[in-house]
Amino acid sequence: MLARRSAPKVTDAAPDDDVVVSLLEAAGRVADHAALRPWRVIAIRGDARARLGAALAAAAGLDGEHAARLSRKPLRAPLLLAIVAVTTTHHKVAAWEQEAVAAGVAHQLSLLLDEAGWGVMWRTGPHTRHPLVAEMHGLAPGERLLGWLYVGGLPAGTRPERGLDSGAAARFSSLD
Ligand SMILES: Cc1cc2nc3c(=O)[nH]c(=O)nc-3n(C[C@H](O)[C@H](O)[C@H](O)COP(=O)(O)O)c2cc1C
Repeated sequence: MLARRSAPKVTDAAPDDDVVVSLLEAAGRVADHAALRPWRVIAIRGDARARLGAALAAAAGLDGEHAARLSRKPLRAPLLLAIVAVTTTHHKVAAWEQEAVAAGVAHQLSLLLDEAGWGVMWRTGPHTRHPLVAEMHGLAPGERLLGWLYVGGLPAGTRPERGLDSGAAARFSSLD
């Protein structure tokens, strides 16, 4: 965990769906109030990345070169894993608790992919929750995107040690 780094640039290599599902099986073991399993993951590869790019550009209301630039963003990695919080109304478990579970799964998955040697970077953007973007993913009511893990191969020689520490001591206090 101390060595984890995000990888802004990745190669065209990518884990297949079986690998992703096996890592997700472990990532999905997060603490989960009432065991709602309030998450799902959608793999976006190939032309689906271009459809996501078009949805982002339409959501932004852009056209011309600006639209083209935004719509190329999902092409930065061969595999995007869309993280979906699947929230339901529950008498004990508020929606924010359910989103916390989905975010936990995404963080664990990102760590596992990193440990397995893949390059990963969690990305969002101002249009992540736009209806056109939801429609492109086929989301149902109550399903909300938490962004995408951009996944690919690590370019040779890019395994730097983590630069900044997380400042844990300054973020820790105790009450007696
Ligand atoms: C929910 C979430 C959304 C993020 N969205 C973006 C993003 O859209 N663009 C970006 O450059 N970094 C984004 N980041 C941050 C990167 O994933 C990464 O953590 C950051 O660049 C720091 O690098 P490090 O993880 O190696 O410390 C996001 C992180 C999280 C948890």
